Amino acid sequence: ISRRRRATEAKHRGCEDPPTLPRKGFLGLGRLSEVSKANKEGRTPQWFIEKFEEVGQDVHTFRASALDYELIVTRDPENARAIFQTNAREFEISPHRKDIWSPLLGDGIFTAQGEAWKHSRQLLRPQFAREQISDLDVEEEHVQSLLNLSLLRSDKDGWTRAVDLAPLFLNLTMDVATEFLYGRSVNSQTQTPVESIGDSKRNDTNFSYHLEAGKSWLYTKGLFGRWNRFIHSTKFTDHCREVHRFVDELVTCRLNKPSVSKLESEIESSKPQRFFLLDELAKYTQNPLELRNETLQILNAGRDTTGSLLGWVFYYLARNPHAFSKLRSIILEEFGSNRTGEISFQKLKNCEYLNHVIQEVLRVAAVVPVNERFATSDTVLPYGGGPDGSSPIFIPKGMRILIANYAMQHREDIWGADVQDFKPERWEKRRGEGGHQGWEFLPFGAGRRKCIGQQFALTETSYVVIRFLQRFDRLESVDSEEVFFQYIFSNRSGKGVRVKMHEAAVGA
Ligand code: HEM
Repeated sequence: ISRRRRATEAKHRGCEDPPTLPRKGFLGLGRLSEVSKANKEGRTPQWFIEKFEEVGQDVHTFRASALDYELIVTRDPENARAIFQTNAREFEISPHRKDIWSPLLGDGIFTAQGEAWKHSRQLLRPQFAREQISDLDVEEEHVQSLLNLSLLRSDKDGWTRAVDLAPLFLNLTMDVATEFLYGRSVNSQTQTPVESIGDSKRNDTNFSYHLEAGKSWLYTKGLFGRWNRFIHSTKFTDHCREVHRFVDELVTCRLNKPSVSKLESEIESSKPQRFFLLDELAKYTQNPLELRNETLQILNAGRDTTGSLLGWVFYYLARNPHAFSKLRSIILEEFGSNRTGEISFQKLKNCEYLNHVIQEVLRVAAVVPVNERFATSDTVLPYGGGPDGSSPIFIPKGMRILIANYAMQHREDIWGADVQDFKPERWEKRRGEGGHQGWEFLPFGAGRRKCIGQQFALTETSYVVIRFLQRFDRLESVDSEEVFFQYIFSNRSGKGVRVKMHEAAVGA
């Protein structure tokens, strides 16, 4: 009965069916093994583009199915607008998110829906206000720890040895994030022995290792939708336990802190206390589980994404010497060559070419290549139906939708014939046409659940780039391998970012 009612409603609303990606293999499992294979080969984001092409020329929305579930995949900016803005009330994050993530991260802002989400968002959003994130002292401290690593010291000829920047940036963002969240950095940069950087398995009491290994399990579970509970292992339980143990210690430590007022403690220490999120949250809730979950969810949302973005920035700069030189001369002009000189938050925010470089990296590499939503009631998306995709499509309650960001950011009809090229200058022309505010570019999501850490991530990335380019005047890639997307919810360079850097003469 409901199928018939929906068909009538769809007709009434002028909807037509979208094209379908043919099922493959027993129960449609062929498509799941296809995407797993693509993931192992480092091309999950491109796999989505291939599927649009497989379904048909100029197809931007299609229906796919596996096991007993169906979903819609779209790279149409107008559909994204409907999901995040016009019809936003009819879409939510899918319940799978909570189902899958909660054993590791509990329930918090990233996984909650409805009132529970509102509560988390209201609690956390003010903590990302400008005053908090414009304090760049924490950033400076940790960037200097990075730049002081022996791996980054240059030889007599001024060149560093070949170094993989990717794990170094992930360590950096872990240190900054733990300091911002817990007031105490894990100091992975100074505590990880040089020979085991990037090989966290060699140090398996390591918090980052357990978090990362736990997330790999979540990725596999995610592929199986609501059947994910059948994917289980004691290793996964161990990873969850270790991650929780680490955070619980910090939470207990904060909750047991004698309750002195901020003013008293400021007077006592005669210097202003540094902001940290756990400390602020503990003023609103004393529930240890809530404190664990919310901080862990922020750590998860912010650390890998920003670390991966930094890696990609250097990956593309190393392959585009013109962009590197142009950026370096602008940085020296704006911020000087003093490697410890002050970098003001406002100046950093206004440095246009630096922003364009970062935007372009987010476009070509898409740190979050796919986003998702779920229809909370019967609704429509404006495009994708009928032979030319120009009719609306009917979305029944419960249907899951994947918004294929990477594929949307690589549409030649939107971005032009040079869509595959790394070209920061394209953002100059896009100004005034909606530019990065357009629906074809949503690196930080959109609508009411838009990323709350966007400015935090952009500030951190810009800061690190400025300090590196003040010190190094040349950057060369030492590998010529094809791009390899290592995708576990966010997307990093799976072959690392192997470069050599040349140290500029002091003052140059
Ligand atoms: C390059 C860096 C980053 C990228 C590309 C990124 C991307 C995103 C995207 C696409 C979403 C939306 C997910 C959705 O629509 O369901 C999101 C949400 C979120 N991000 Fe980020 N993010 C980054 C950094 C950060 C940082 C640094 C933090 C915090 C320190 C953070 C915290 C969050 C949180 C808490 C949410 C959930 C918001 C909500 O559901 O209300 N992110 N991020």
